[in-house]
Amino acid sequence: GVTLAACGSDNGSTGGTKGSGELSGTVTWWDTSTVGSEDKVFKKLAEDFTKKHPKVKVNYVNVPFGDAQNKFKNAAQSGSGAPDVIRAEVAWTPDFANLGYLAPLDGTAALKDQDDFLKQAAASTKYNGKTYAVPQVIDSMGIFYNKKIFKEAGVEVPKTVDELKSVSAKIKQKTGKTGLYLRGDDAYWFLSFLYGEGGDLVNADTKTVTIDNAAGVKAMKTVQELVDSKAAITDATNGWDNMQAAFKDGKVAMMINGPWAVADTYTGKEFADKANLGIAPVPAGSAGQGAPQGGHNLAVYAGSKNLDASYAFVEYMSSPEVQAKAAAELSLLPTRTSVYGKSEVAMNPMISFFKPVVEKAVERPWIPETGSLFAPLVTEYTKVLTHQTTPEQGAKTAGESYRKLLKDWK
Ligand SMILES: C[C@H]1O[C@H](O[C@H]2[C@H](O)[C@@H](O)[C@@H](O[C@H]3[C@H](O)[C@@H](O)[C@@H](O[C@H]4[C@H](O)[C@@H](O)[C@@H](O)O[C@@H]4CO)O[C@@H]3CO)O[C@@H]2CO)[C@H](O)[C@H](O)[C@@H]1N[C@H]1C[C@@H](CO)[C@H](O)[C@@H](O)[C@@H]1O
Repeated sequence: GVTLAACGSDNGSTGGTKGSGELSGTVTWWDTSTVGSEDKVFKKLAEDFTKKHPKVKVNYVNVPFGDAQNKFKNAAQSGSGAPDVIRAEVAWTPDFANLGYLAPLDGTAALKDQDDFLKQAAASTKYNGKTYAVPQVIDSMGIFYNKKIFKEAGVEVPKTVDELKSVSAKIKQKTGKTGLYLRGDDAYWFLSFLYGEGGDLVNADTKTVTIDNAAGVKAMKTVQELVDSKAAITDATNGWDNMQAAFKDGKVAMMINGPWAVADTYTGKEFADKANLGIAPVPAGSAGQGAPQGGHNLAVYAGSKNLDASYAFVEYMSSPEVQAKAAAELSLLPTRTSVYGKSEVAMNPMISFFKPVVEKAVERPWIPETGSLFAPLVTEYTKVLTHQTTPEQGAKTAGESYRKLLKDWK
């Protein structure tokens, strides 16, 4: 048969389906996963697609998480250089969909067994009544702790912020080590303390900015006090590397983190014996307990010249078999309910801990602006932690930024 739609395109991906329905051409995939721990697993899984579709070449490209969102928007806007498939973080998905940069997947081969997806994971792939992505991984946050240090200090895992302070004081006294590394250059690490005070960034139902209400101010005070009381250490920059190094080297007894940190954490000398890594719910504040929902979806670029192969690739990469491999090798959480039942997944302690955590993770509004709430917040969060501003002023300034971004919100 003849090759349909074999026209060349801006990123060299050509192809379509021959009369026989056999897929062909290339699929360029921009993956944002962490280099050195996740990327090699995802690259292998992606390239194995060719075993099922010999005439399709997968062009795996790793793009750093911090660059990929704007890089994709620039490429899609200019119509040059965009990939066929992108790993779109949960907040990027409504942003890209709203801009028209994603192919709607309803009725395509990309969507298989949609009922098998966790509802929280599926929620971030829907926009204006259409499906613009397939959920790849879902995540939330917990306390990672070093069991050896806890034993040496004779302490239990803290359930509240107050216990976090007393446990940290005891660890310092008994072992000389600091209790918690609190990441200070990424506002995602502020959310569980905000939820603990009964606060949130915004209330999308009532279109109200809430970061600057009493709960928001209280949460800013809480994190500032964790550092002032020496229960926690933090950094204004390079937080990911400093957090991982401090925890992996046993300089701190705890960090708050998510499943994406597990593979890298296991490379630390303290966790050569994986059993030394403990995991527990984030501490409760004065008004409650909650951890944020994060994760990543797989989306198809609306301008792809190889939509059929891209749909098939997205379906394959989010299939139960592939999700089970990513879970077993990287402790990442499947977005398909059926995968949690597989033995190699169910026996992973990280997965069995995080599953109930993601099921009750605090959902975020999947509006185009939801991702834009972090940049203005992190500026104030970092300044509060380093006493460059007060909790009151930090919360107020963040609120003002939000009201500029969300025009008609209260
Ligand atoms: C500021 C950013 O605010 C938001 O991001 C939130 C995010 O919405 C939250 O959900 C949370 O994300 C979790 C995530 O869920 C969790 O899975 C994990 O991800 C792992 C992967 O698991 C791991 O595989 C690997 O990839 O590595 C990933 C990262 O570790 O951890 C994430 C938290 O880190 O927190 C994010 C905030 O960080 C915006 O969305 C933008 O990202 C924005 N950045 C833009 C800024 C533009 C210029 O201003 C610049 O030009 C633009 O290019 C930048 O994009």
